[in-house]
Amino acid sequence: MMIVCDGLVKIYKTNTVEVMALQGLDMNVAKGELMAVVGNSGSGKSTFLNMVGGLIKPSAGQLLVDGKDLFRLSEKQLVDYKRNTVGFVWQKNSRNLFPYLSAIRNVEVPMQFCKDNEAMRSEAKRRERALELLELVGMSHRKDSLLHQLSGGEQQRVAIAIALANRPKLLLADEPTGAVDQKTSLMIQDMFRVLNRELGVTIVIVTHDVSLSKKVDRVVMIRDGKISSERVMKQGYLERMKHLDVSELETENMQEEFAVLDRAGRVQLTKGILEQAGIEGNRVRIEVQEGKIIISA
Ligand SMILES: Nc1ncnc2c1ncn2[C@@H]1O[C@H](COP(=O)(O)OP(=O)(O)OP(=O)(O)O)[C@@H](O)[C@H]1O
Repeated sequence: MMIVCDGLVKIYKTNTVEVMALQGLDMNVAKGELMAVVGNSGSGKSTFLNMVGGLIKPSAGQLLVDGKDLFRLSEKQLVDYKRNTVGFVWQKNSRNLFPYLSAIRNVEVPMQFCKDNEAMRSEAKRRERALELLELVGMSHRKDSLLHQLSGGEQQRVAIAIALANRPKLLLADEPTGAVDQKTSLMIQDMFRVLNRELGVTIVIVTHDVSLSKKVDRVVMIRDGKISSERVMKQGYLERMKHLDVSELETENMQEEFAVLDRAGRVQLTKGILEQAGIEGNRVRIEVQEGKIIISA
């Protein structure tokens, strides 16, 4: 497993209020997975992503990333983790970009901090790798443009190359298509799939973009700081997507929806499902019949 979350709780305290952003989140992400996390505003998605990125600490629970217990690392190990194990892409990428350096220089800069990577000590090697990455995100033709001369969508593609500079095992993206137009969004969506396939990097994307969430292997829905349901790409499509461009596929009905059973045996029944079943009030009858659990009013 790349990520194992066990009962993650996050409470933010301010002078006046306490907010419980994560309420015992359990979640696993397999190595090499391409997945998305969706949910209403305020459901805890960014909190989860920032925690996996080592940027904030949980109030309780355990988080293993690539076998490391993240919050038992020393400060030095944590800095090392942030530099070498994870790459981050934000909606507004000004956090990782230098506006007055060229695109290629922007990609080379983080490589200078890459741990024990002999190859990256040489300037020529760094340049070669930076160019490869810019090619991968379709930006090599603008390698010498200063960052501030590029459009928002182009900057976002360079930001993805930067996030990959240190060959992270895990790429985290928070609303990567939130600030770009639809055409660029589609391009970025396909790019994630290519990066996942070609580099084998595990990718976790927090998004509101419905079209993006349809193109990943699995979508996890967070509600009130916990996972409520998941949609998983149907096996047949997974196979086909290995060989085809996603844009050639009909994206409706590619995924199946599942409710998620937590460790205590709880599932969440959404309002819509309860209404469809004509269930009102808070008492339901539960029976097991021929291997099925039947919940009725
Ligand atoms: N630094 C903070 N201090 C206090 N409360 C916070 C802080 N960061 C987040 N919160 C609260 O925690 C809850 C979860 O926030 P979070 O940003 O994780 O949600 P989100 O699902 O990413 O939302 P959005 O989709 O709007 O970005 C919200 O109620 C938010 O107000």
